[in-house]
Amino acid sequence: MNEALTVASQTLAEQARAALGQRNLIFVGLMGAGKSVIGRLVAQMLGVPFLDTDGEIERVSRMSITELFNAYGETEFRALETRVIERLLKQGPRVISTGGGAFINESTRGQIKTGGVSVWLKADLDVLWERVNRRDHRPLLKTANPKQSLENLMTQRYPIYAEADLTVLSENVRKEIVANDVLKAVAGLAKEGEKQ
Ligand SMILES: Nc1ncnc2c1ncn2[C@@H]1O[C@H](COP(=O)(O)OP(=O)(O)OP(=O)(O)O)[C@@H](O)[C@H]1O
Ligand SMILES: O=C(O)C1=C[C@@H](O)[C@@H](O)[C@H](O)C1
Ligand SMILES: [Mg+2]
Repeated sequence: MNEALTVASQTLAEQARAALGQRNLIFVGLMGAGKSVIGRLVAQMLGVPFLDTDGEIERVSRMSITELFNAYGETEFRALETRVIERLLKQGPRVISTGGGAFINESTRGQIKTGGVSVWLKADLDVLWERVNRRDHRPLLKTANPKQSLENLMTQRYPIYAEADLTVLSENVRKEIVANDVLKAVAGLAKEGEKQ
């Protein structure tokens, strides 16, 4: 990060931290949107603990997401995801990055809505594809035409992600820029509150 951006984002981080209070900040969005990398960066900037639900699921089950899908199927994975997220949300403030399907599950979405401030990292198909295409560990993309599968998920899921409290574009720019945009959106919550 260059120095000017660092100085500017320090003040911004303080504003965002104050706006968040004791609430959690929960990242939602499609695979490759940057929930894990941007979430970790934002947590560092805010000075609050970071947790990634996929990572936490893998830790408690001692299995990879792929192994879980293969052994128990998506339904069992979702049930585990709901339980893990419910537990992680109990103690704020934290930054929590969720798996791509978490907010789509009605019960998990309800927990997230009451458990803190949700932020949708929104990206277009080409950006997502360029990012997820580098690795092949995502079970829902192990199909004959993974780019088409990703596009289908966008069509199904974008109206639901849009229910998040905040939306931040995750474009092909440096991670620090996206993280800074998240801080701006969170800091803006306090200003919204002042207007009412
Ligand atoms: N702004 C960015 N610039 C460059 N690379 C990025 C950016 N955002 C994310 N990436 C890269 O894209 C890939 C996917 O990001 P990440 O794992 O954070 O996505 P995710 O939303 O957590 O996906 P999943 O739902 O599968 O967990 C990573 O390799 C990450 O480094
Ligand atoms: O979009 C999804 O449904 C998923 C995204 C990943 O983060 C993992 O949680 C899993 O691969 C499912
Ligand atoms: Mg992730």
